[in-house]
Amino acid sequence: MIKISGLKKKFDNLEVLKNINLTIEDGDIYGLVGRSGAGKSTLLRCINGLTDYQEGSLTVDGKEVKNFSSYEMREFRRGMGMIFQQFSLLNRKTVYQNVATPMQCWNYPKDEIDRKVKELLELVGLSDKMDAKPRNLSGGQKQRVAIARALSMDSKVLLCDEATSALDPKTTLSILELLKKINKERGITIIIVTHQMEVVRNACNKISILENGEIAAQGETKEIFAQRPKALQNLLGEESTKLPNIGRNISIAHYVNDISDGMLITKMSSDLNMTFSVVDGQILNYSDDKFGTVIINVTEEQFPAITKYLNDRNYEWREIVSSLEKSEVEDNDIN
Ligand SMILES: Nc1ncnc2c1ncn2[C@@H]1O[C@H](COP(=O)(O)OP(=O)(O)OP(=O)(O)O)[C@@H](O)[C@H]1O
Repeated sequence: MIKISGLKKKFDNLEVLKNINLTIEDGDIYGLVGRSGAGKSTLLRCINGLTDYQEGSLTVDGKEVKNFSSYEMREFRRGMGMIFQQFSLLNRKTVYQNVATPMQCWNYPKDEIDRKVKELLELVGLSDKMDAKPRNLSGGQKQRVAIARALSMDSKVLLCDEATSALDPKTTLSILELLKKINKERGITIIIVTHQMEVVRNACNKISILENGEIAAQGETKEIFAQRPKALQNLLGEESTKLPNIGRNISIAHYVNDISDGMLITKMSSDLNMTFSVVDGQILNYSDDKFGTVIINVTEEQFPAITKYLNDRNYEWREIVSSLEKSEVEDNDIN
């Protein structure tokens, strides 16, 4: 388990991480998301001991990382694999040699190296590319080699820094499938730093959204997408101006496996004997589920009965205020 409390990190006078609190359980696929410069990579580098922090605590399995001796730090880093956007492969070496290199550095016996390289290349689906050089591989294949190499030290944690940012959407999905398989079959905890929201939805069970070095939202991925806090809207670039600015707009989230948008709306309309308009709806895929959000526009009079109906049935809902109304409210406040 990785537990971070009250962590602060400065570069000279620039505070880039401010009071970070988060817990990553063993077996999580944890997403650290945010815009460029939010502090994601710096937080990742604190987690693997590559950079220090001035205040707060960061423990891995109960041990404070900044108190490690140099020997402990070496052993600790050995247990953390890392992959990057630019793959960082050795171009003059073959795929086999790239995966073997960390084990050679740690003086593993030759037969063990051979067994592990072959096993890992099988895991990432590249047994037939053993003798190829990186320049002859696609981006997705290069990242597969990097993953095999990162796991060669029997890592318990795999850190991924924008690992799919240079890949096309289809290849990104195949890499995410591989990461999910590794997580499930080998019980490896995975931490994914990304600005790609589809990566988070597809792979991560939990996320923290960083804004200017602070955690602006945090929790189970599905809950965050259901509740759509401001930090998520900022990342998605959601516009609420398209919504009607008469009546009230309610966003309802639900599992598509339980009930479809149409069923939910028809049933609510007939149970309450009310009609209202559907102004938006979308279905998003999560790792194992389909999750829908539908936005309805209701009158002021309908609002209490509808929200009671949703509360009684434990539906996740929230009111969306259009930005036009918001600016009017702000103007009124000033006047
Ligand atoms: N070595 C450094 N020295 C000084 N400032 C740094 C250093 N590394 C990062 N920063 C600053 O810290 C802030 C956070 O950077 P960081 O790379 O962690 O953000 P990020 O969210 O990972 O962004 P990106 O997605 O663009 O990599 C930025 O303002 C950056 O300029």
